[in-house]
Amino acid sequence: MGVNMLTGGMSVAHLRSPKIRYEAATTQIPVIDFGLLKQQSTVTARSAVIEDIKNACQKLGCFHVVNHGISKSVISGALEAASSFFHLPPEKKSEFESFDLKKPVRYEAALQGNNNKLRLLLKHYANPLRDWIPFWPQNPPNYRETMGAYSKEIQQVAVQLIYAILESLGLGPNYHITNLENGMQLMAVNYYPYNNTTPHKIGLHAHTDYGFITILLQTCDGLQISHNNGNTWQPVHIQPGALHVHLGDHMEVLSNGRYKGLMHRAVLGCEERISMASIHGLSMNEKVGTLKELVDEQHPKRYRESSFTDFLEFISSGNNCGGKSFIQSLRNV
Ligand SMILES: O=C(O)CCC(=O)C(=O)O
Ligand SMILES: [Fe+2]
Repeated sequence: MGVNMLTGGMSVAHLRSPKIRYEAATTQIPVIDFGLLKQQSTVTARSAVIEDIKNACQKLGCFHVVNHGISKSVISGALEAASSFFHLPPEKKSEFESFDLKKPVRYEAALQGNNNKLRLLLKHYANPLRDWIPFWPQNPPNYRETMGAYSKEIQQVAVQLIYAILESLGLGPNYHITNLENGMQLMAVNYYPYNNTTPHKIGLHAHTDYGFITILLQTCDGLQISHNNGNTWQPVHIQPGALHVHLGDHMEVLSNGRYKGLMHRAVLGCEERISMASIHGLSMNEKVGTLKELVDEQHPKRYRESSFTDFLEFISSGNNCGGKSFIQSLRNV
């Protein structure tokens, strides 16, 4: 318990709440050693990790990544900047408030009853960084620098993980997706208040993420996952030093349904919590369809192609085909 490997025992006294800390926890989520995916890894070690990724993606749709190479100071810097932003007075945050989902930066406060906070959200694009960073908040003054450093490193980890996941689908180590490196990175920076009254009070409702994968960093427990369309939920305990990775809708499309997007939600807990979900896909207007290598007579194509713009239009139109989610609207062409 207490300050942990990720924050490297850094002093947390200067941080405003939420307390930036990680709890030791038991978890059944498979742990992937990112270092073993690197070039210098032996073929046997790499194949074993790819096999672990395959099992994790098939059975759970998620895994934890350790040895990812992102320094403790980069991680704690981003979390501190997020925390400082959410603790600004409301009038400083409201300049980013918008219902236009296409805005490069968007702030949203989900409130309930008597102005009770359920979730504060700051959403912005991050890759390529030079295109988006000029739109980001300048308050706190180090927001752009620290969040930029974190986003850049996460983007690199994400690309390597996406290729490892494709390899786990049998596509071979040299498989290439055009423009993946320049693809979309959407950072959802979330703040959930302390709640000790209602157990499992929902901060963020059940959903799947849009992209190929999401890399999630969280300051304390609160993430829950479901493998039966929300009938039952399983908590994901944070693990010191690890990043949580789950699959999104477009990985389901790409893989022709061999892997599924993971349904998840966030509940309020016994302390204030920050989570940063980095969602990775192709760029705004680029269509994602099923890979031709994964279609044959036994596995006919099961999904319509779509882009991030299509997704935004789907959720903003409110015309969601009789209660279908985005991925359901793409299934069974
Ligand atoms: O806060 C969390 O743990 C989940 C966040 C999330 O799912 C999202 O931002 O898409
Ligand atoms: Fe999500």
